[in-house]
Amino acid sequence: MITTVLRRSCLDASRRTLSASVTSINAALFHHLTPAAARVSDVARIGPTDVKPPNPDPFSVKAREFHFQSGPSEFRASMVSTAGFAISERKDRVIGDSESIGSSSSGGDGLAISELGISPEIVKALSSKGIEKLFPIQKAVLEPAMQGRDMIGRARTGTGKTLAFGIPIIDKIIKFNAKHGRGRNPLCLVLAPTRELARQVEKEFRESAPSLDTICVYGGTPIAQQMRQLDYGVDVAVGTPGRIIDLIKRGALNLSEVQFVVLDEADQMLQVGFAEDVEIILERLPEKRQSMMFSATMPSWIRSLTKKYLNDPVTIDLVGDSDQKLADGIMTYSIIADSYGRASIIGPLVTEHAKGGKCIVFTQTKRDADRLAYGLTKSFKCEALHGDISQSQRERTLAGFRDGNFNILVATDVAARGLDVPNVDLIIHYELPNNTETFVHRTGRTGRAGKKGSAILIYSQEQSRAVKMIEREVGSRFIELPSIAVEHGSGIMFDGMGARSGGSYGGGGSSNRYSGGSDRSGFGSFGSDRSSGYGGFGSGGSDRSSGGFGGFGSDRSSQSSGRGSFGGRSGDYGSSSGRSGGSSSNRYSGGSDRSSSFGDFGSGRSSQSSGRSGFGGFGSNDDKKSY
Ligand SMILES: Nc1ncnc2c1ncn2[C@@H]1O[C@H](COP(=O)(O)OP(=O)(O)OP(=O)(O)O)[C@@H](O)[C@H]1O
Repeated sequence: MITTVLRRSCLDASRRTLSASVTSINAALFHHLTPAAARVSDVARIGPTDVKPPNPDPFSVKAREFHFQSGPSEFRASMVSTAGFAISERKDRVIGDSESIGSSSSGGDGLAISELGISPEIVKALSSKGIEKLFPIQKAVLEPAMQGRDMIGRARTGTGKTLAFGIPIIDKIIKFNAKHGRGRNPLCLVLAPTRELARQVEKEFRESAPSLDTICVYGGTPIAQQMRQLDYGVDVAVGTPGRIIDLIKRGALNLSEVQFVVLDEADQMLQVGFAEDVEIILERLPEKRQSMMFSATMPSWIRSLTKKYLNDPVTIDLVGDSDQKLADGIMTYSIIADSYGRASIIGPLVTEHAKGGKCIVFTQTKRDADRLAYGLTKSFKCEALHGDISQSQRERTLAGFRDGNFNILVATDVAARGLDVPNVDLIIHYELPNNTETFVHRTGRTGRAGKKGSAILIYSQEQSRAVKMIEREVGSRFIELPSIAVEHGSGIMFDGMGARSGGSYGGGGSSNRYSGGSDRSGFGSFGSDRSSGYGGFGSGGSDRSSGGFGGFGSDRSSQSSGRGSFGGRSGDYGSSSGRSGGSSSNRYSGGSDRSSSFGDFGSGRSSQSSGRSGFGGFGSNDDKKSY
């Protein structure tokens, strides 16, 4: 309480410090404007709704003008002309330029972090990890984030989204703490859809700002220790929604001072059934806060969430309607294999294409992951990762993979999102994923931070049309690999696998984006596969999968017909795809009156979510929906 009072009494000083930071960042950003970017600003200035900026600083003026032009918060193609400088710069470089990130990290035209006026602690910590220049999404996010804008961010996999929101937040917290001392309750809350992703985000925060106290909370681990750590005091809390709610209910986590909330992989929250939990948490937060949402796609739930919980958000979209949805530097291949021979070609593919490097093979089901891993261990060092494996073992497995103790990870989609394992050379899609987003995220485990990588999609004859659709939707042409002859009987080591892949894709009725036409009959089990792939999150997931695969093959299609719930979800995705066409080019939209920026920081911290009784009837199982 005393801390809170002290913090409040010092708000004005805090605003002054933070405003100074913005000015220096604006200066740094505009110093790096390309001619194209400058043109964008000029266009913005002569726009029809020209508003005089309040700040005489020439650097800030441009930025402010830009924001004042921006208009409403939705994605709108009409906002192209007012897209931000970093965005147009990125677009120019993205098309056909596989060096767009690599060059900026290695002394190209990225923005030098040491020139930004951010805390020396962060500069030093990042530098020790070899991070000296901002990646494009980081550059695009920095200024509006430092101004306190709510935002929606979108960029390709492995392009540095975590630090894009991380740097501004930790810089603000470090400066705030320096002025006002450390508080007990977190100032920042980051929600992630999976435990692994939560751990990774927390690690990135911790390593980038060693002086801050961070905590990562998720189910499947003892809660008492997390409660003790919260009691000691933390600056940043990262976690999965289920455990966060549990901690709030136990009175261990107090969100009343949260100034920054981030939803990482926001669209995935919906897919794994966290929608309700997320809203419950957002309702509990102080009204005066900065909210950021990073999402690869924008299903309708995200859009309504945005309307409800974000204040006049700016949208930063570095993917847009660009045809190419994969990160630069990723080569995509396809190979045809019949259901029986599928498991047997993994070895040759790994040998030929991973060349001793790291490889992740994605399967649809936990059972396939186990069996394939078991079969492969006869020739390779290999382990499985899925939701039925205990949390501690999952962590050991991931650590072992990162450390190079083994080179092949066979995983369900529990590993598809956000995981940042450096130097994964090859991704193999053992079966077609459920939708394009999953393909993009799985594939995005390679080719990260400007590196090169390959992805191989295995498909069966009757899935050819679906492959074409993925090709179209991700804007990447698959190079067809020569089929690999499988000797009769060679599949024995993968006993029980195969004979089903033809049914592993599509189906599920109208929810299947890849369904349609005569191919649909071949895609029988879309719905059920998906849930089993995620089996580890929540009781629903595991139940489904455990009951599901006895028949392994044709049974799976019948199972999908019972999955009414996925139809609804994928309806959201249907609309997202419609949305992305209209939204994409608008990379930097949003209103403006909040550009005065830091005033909100710290203010009104006690004026939070009063009256939200909230949790009374809410489920008690924190593990309910986590992977
Ligand atoms: N400016 C930078 N310079 C060099 N490396 C960076 C920079 N920013 C981030 N990285 C590194 O790039 C990798 C990918 O970053 P990150 O995991 O944040 O990507 P992402 O966009 O969130 O990916 P995904 O969409 O898969 O979640 C990480 O290893 C990170 O440390």
